[in-house]
Amino acid sequence: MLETEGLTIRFGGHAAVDGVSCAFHPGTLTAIVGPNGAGKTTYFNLISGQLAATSGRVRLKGRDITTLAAPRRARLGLGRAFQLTNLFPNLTALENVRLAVQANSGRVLDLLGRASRHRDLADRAMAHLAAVALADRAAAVSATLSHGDQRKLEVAILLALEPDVFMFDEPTAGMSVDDVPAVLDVIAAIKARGDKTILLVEHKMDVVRALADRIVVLHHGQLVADGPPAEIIASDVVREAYLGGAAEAGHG
Ligand SMILES: Nc1ncnc2c1ncn2[C@@H]1O[C@H](COP(=O)(O)OP(=O)(O)OP(=O)(O)O)[C@@H](O)[C@H]1O
Repeated sequence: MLETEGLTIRFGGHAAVDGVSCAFHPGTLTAIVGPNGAGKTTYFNLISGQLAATSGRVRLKGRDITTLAAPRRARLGLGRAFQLTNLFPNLTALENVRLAVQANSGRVLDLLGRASRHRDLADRAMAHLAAVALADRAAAVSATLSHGDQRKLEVAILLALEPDVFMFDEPTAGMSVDDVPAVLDVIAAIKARGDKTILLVEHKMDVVRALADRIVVLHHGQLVADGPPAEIIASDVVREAYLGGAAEAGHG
């Protein structure tokens, strides 16, 4: 379980995330929504460790990780798809995923011979590429992939790292409509496993409706609503938070 308690960050006098207490459970996909500037990405940054909290706590499987650096949190099971910053641009798609498989593989593989170890890593990397419908681009140098394919590659890398918690910040932003279903399918497949905790920041309400078990609404850095999708989408607080049309803006 991932949990934040009174999580707060101030920039100058402004609380971008303001006392957010929330628990996220395995097998549940929670969509975090709210208008532009509500604090969604900042909340993600506080959880994954890109930003240090002014006050409050972050706990992962009961352990207080509030002051740990981002790489330590990642090793403890927090997985976040970063907007393309995780890719080695000069390596192929397969090499990028294979490195992630390798980073994640324990000593079990050392028992295998060198050749079979190499093959096993490549096979597993290919399976992750196939999961995001990118197997046919395995040999392409990452920098030459389309934006949509690069985003899919990031998801494949995240799959290879096998985190307990998957954090997706607008995973389909900037993608062509043809690329979107593959990413949504893979997120749905992660959810179907039932043992992963999934957080999704998403502006597109059709995506939220399709995937979310629960919706948390942030507004001015505060958690203003939390509940089942049908209830939250119909609620006054969400209608008010979205006045100005942020709900269908699809950017951020
Ligand atoms: N490093 C920073 N320094 C100062 N202010 C910041 C910083 N990061 C975020 N903010 C402010 O915190 C608030 C929340 O921003 P954040 O990007 O988290 O919102 P968001 O809900 O993700 O918005 P969007 O939907 O547009 O991505 C904004 O007012 C933003 O200007």
